[in-house]
Amino acid sequence: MMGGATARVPAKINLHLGVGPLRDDGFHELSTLYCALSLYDDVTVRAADELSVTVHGESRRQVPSDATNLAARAVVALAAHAGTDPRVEITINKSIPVAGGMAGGSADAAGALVAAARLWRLDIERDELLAIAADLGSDVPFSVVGGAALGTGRGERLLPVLHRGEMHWVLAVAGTGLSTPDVYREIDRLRARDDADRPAAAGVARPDALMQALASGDVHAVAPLLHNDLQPAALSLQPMLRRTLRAGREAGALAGMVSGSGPTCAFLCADADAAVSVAAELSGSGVAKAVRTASGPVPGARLVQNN
Ligand SMILES: C[C@](O)(CO)[C@H](O)COP(=O)(O)OP(=O)(O)OC[C@H]1O[C@@H](n2ccc(N)nc2=O)[C@H](O)[C@@H]1O
Ligand SMILES: Nc1ncnc2c1ncn2[C@@H]1O[C@H](COP(=O)(O)OP(=O)(O)OP(=O)(O)O)[C@@H](O)[C@H]1O
Repeated sequence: MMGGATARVPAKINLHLGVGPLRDDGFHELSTLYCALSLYDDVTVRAADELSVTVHGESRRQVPSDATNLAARAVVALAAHAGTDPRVEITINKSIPVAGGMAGGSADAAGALVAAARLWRLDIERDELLAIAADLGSDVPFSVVGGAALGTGRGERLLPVLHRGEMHWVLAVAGTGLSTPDVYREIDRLRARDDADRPAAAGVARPDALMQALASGDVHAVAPLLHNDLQPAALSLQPMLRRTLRAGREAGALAGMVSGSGPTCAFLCADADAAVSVAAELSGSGVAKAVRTASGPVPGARLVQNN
């Protein structure tokens, strides 16, 4: 087998997702606090005679294996930037839920960038890589960087955020995914309908209290400050998620919310033992297709094998 490079890339949740007004370019202005979680996709690239994508994992059938796969698009974009031959065989071992609001496609794009840069021995600045990442999708730069970060603009402009300790999460994965553009369209519809809604500009305020709570490492201070402006839109499109959120809280989570554009629900727990018990109870309650535990913040895309 020819030499290759593998990058391991985490899923993300948004501890805070403030959605501002719709911009002229079709994106919403955001103020978001990203957190990378210990649920990973592995992306391997190897030199080959043609560009190909193979996906492994339970959800493989929901992921395109042609040139529209975000990992393939990432490799093509990086090769164009570097003046390199883009023909590689891409293998994705997928654990991040597809269309789950956890940046699964973005993780694969980030992994492909990092692995291909290594395979081709590119001497590329971090900022150049992040600019290519931002062109691929708003969440892709964070998938490269990981940890905890404040995202502004359409989510692609990042500042690292101080954090202490480890948070323990339970993730309830839904049977049917949600399309990110549909969820943004739904929040616009709900806001246009609801005169009482707060001004959209409030969505881009910086989540200072949450950032302080993260820096203190006090999970009980973090829990009441979790917030997602897209949650009402996700609940409107998938009303059953209300039951999932209720079940997680009743099972003993400190707080629960829809992750990003959903429909995965994320529950913050007091510690690792509490997470195991919340996960066990949620699994038995039948509200989710699958239940996972994960911790974070964890690092972003990183090479795990290079031969
Ligand atoms: C919901 C989040 O996951 C939260 O981090 C992201 O905002 C979505 O990021 P993403 O999946 O990387 O999204 P992109 O691929 O950049 O955009 C997909 C679509 O989502 C909508 N979109 C995305 C980001 C943003 N700030 N405003 C938007 O309105 C737009 O309709 C866009 O066409
Ligand atoms: N490598 C990939 N992995 C998963 N989905 C991909 C990939 N490439 C393209 N897609 C397409 O993108 C769609 C969105 O999938 P993805 O898992 O990225 O959603 P998501 O996690 O909700 O995104 P986000 O949280 O960034 O909004 C899928 O329905 C799929 O058709």
